[in-house]
Amino acid sequence: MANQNQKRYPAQSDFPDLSKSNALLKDYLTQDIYAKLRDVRTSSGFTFDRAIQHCLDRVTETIGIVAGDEDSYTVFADIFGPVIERYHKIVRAECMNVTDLSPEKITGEIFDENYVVSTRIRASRNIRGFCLPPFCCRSERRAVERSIVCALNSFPGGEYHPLSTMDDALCKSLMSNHYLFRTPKVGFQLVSGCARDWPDARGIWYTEDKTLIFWVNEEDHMRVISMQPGGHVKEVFTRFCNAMKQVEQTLKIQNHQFMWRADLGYLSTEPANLGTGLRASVHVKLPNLSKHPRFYKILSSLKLECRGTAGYGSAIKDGICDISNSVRLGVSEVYLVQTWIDNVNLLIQIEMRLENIQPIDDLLPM
Ligand SMILES: Nc1ncnc2c1ncn2[C@@H]1O[C@H](COP(=O)(O)OP(=O)(O)OP(=O)(O)O)[C@@H](O)[C@H]1O
Repeated sequence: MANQNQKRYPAQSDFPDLSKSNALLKDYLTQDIYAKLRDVRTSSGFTFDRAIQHCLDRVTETIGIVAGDEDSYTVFADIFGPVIERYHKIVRAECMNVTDLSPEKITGEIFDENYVVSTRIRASRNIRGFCLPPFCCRSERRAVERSIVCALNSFPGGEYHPLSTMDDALCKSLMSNHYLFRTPKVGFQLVSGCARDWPDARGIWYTEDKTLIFWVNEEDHMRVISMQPGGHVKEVFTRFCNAMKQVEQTLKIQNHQFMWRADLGYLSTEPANLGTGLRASVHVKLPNLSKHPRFYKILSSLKLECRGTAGYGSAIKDGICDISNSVRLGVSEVYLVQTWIDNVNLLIQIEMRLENIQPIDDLLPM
């Protein structure tokens, strides 16, 4: 077995082949940086090669690097720093991460339900002291599950369902109704290491009406999800804020705290989920706009992203899009959700104009 003191070939000869990748990593990983990072380890032993392995195995990755533990963001900062700035469109030195879970500050109670089919707000959280899913060992993963389930026992009206004992019919129905994450047969979870030992210590907690959901040990230790049919965004955000505050408090009783840093906010496996960790999405009917040649340019200038309604990587079907904020870092939850509400309303306005074959130029952000 190789040990850390073993003499290795110069780092240039091990430089990874990223020629087929379009990931952001490719723009910043130089031979010099690789030489500097190849042989260092985080406090729990995570290496740079592990952090970028999924990018070599899967050419469709957008970012190309994951964290295996909290320390990864410090030890591999030469790469994480520029990649995070570019993805989140921020300057890290100026970045302040302030949590604001005050739903009463939001204006705009409800989206036009002629267009919005359903509304969902989720955020990722990870518990300090444990490795992240790409690198945690089985006992850590089980300890994370126990702590989260214990915290959730204080929530009324819901129940935890471990994946390992869930019957197939329930599992399929939860997935097809968009409540449960997919079984990793291909894709990011598998190649990043998050799916080791699947389905051990993974599960879902949900209320009977499935408007409040917690995912355990998928891509992050925990995902908090508030969702419901229709467009009542204030209800969805209020439920999200209350759940987030309550779970943090109940974990504190067990002496746990979330991984957090002033410059990066809540830490996550993927740099895309840093900051608030929050993705607010609507399934919204945009049959005209989604076919417009300027659609993706409009989204990008509004810092929005579009997915298909079957989740990340799926295609738009029947003109129904999943529209969400693409940036999560350097702004508060209230600011982020308010900006997203305003921008979704703008997209709906543009869609109405296109329906009536009216010009849209005066509505466009650029
Ligand atoms: N507004 C929404 N209404 C109903 N279902 C939704 C909504 N937004 C997302 N979903 C569903 O949630 C599930 C998970 O979606 P998806 O994997 O794209 O995003 P995520 O959970 O935010 O995580 P990640 O960004 O890490 O992929 C999918 O089944 C998707 O259809």
